[in-house]
Amino acid sequence: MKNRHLADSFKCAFRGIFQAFKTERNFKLHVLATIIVLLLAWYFNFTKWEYIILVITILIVMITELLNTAVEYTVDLVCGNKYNQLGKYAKDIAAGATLLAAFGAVIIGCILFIPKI
Ligand SMILES: Nc1ncnc2c1ncn2[C@@H]1O[C@H](COP(=O)(O)OP(=O)(O)OP(=O)(O)O)[C@@H](O)[C@H]1O
Repeated sequence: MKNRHLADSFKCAFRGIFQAFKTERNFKLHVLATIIVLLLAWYFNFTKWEYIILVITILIVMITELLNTAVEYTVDLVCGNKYNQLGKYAKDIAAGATLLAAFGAVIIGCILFIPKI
């Protein structure tokens, strides 16, 4: 089941992102928020460094959401519908990571956008 070519690895990775987009409401919201925020950044004439901070922040949120989704799938794969204390910890901790990333993004968004308004 190992990918032999780099192109296959890329295909799997893009399929993973698409799968998360299809199934995860939060991921769809992040994509929508990303489009709105980038349009606003363009409207406010962001500098190169402001764009860099914005893009890194957006990527951190997206990456944590993807990892959270991967943890959820893995826990569901292992536990099925059965309650499992370790499964609960794993899902709650992964959700905590996405929450922290989202909080950080809101704070950075305020720092970047409020002076422009
Ligand atoms: N197998 C399990 N055993 C114990 N607790 C679980 C289990 N599956 C889920 N939970 C608990 O239910 C919560 C919600 O799990 P669920 O898989 O529905 O995530 P979710 O609400 O879909 O997350 P998201 O909104 O990020 O997609 C978890 O954070 C965890 O506390």
